[in-house]
Amino acid sequence: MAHDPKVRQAFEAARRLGIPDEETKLILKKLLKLYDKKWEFIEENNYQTLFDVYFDSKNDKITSSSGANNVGVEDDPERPVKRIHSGEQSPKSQGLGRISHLLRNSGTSTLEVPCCNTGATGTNPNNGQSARGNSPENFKIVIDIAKGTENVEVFLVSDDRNDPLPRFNYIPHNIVYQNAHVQVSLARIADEDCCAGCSGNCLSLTLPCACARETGGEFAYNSLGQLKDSFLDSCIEMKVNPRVEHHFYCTDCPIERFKNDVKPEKCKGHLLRKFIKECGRKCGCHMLCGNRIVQRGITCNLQVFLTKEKKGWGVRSTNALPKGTFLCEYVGEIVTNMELYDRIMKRSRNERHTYPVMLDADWGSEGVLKDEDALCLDATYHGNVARFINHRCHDANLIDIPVEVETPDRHYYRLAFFTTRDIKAYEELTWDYGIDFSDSEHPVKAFKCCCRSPMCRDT
Ligand SMILES: C[S@@+](CC[C@H](N)C(=O)[O-])C[C@H]1O[C@@H](n2cnc3c(N)ncnc32)[C@H](O)[C@@H]1O
Repeated sequence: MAHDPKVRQAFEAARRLGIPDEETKLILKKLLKLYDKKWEFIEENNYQTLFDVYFDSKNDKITSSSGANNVGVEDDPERPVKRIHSGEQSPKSQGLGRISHLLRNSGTSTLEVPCCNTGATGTNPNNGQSARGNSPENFKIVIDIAKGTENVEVFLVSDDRNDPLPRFNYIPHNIVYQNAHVQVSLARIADEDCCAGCSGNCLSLTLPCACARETGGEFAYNSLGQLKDSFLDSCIEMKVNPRVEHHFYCTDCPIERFKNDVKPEKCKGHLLRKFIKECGRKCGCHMLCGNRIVQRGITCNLQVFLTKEKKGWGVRSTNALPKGTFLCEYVGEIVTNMELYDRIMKRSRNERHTYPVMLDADWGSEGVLKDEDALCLDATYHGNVARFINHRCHDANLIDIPVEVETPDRHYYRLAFFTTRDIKAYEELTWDYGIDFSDSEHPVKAFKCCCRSPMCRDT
């Protein structure tokens, strides 16, 4: 692990964009030489120069057949392209200064590189550090469950127990099942709700851009791509200790309608959520703008492993993660509540399901919500790594936060997981599903909770 915090932070920022450590190392060496070890030039604009060099060299590699002067970047035009927005766009330098030519053939200096686990077998290196719930163990890397669809591999690791992985289809982005009403169109994104006049990195502006207005007038992210403490802490507070004013009540609640269409009961209330609004395709900023984190996808090295408690498979990161780090989205089929209800009725009692997520963070502003607008994400048959994240009551180390990316109608949004505190490598990642274990009428039957939290609600 790199001891110099500047080096470590540069690696972490680059990893969040899917830039491999070995390439960051090469570029950093050359930039440090070029800038006479003046880190301020490298750190400026959230490491923009480092990223420019990387992506310029990628572009050069794609467009030029010679490649003789390349800064050591391997042939892999896929990654930066895949990183972007459902895979449709490739990053382009937008007047941010191409300096990669200055770096070619400049010398090297020594740097320590953070370790990362890429081998086919491994041992938990957290030896003696006691990541809660996980003693050191030997494990074998079996497969990339993401099948190459993510920026990084998501490894399934096995130990000597032979539990089969549930059958499901890995998808990196949400997909409409059938009746869900999700309309992503440019015409629905008002000009005043995007920052067409921006360029480069919106985070370096003195005043927040139009997109930040929706996130309470400031950016949710800091220059390292992590959630700002103030934003994160208020999200945690609203989820963990919700007050009366943190709830809203629909006039005609879709959930109650599903339970009893003829005589629905009064809405039991939904938790108010803070949204993050990220810049989108109508904005003028660069794809590497600091207000585009979730849309760039997973950058942490995640593993799916068999838990020691009776929780089945779980998720962990092979690297330590600072508080506020984006981990992954909850991805699944976008289904209407009606469709979900039908599925639940048809499921066999013994079928282990993932916990469906209700996209109800903005139902209060809609008046009467139409059935096709009351949506859930179901990751049981089609989903991403998040379908393996287990539940923990109250003090989970992840929080789910709604994110608007080109979806101003907030009955559909993306749901992103961020770390609620610093996390050690190989510690199990958990989130609070928000289950009321005493609600025997809930259509999704709760499991016997084995979270071992001192504040476990299933007592
Ligand atoms: C979203 S899935 C998580 C992945 C699951 N462990 C697996 O092996 O596929 C949710 C299911 O995991 C199990 N689970 C999650 N958290 C649990 C907990 N705290 N205690 C017991 N079982 C849990 C339950 O079976 C639950 O229905």
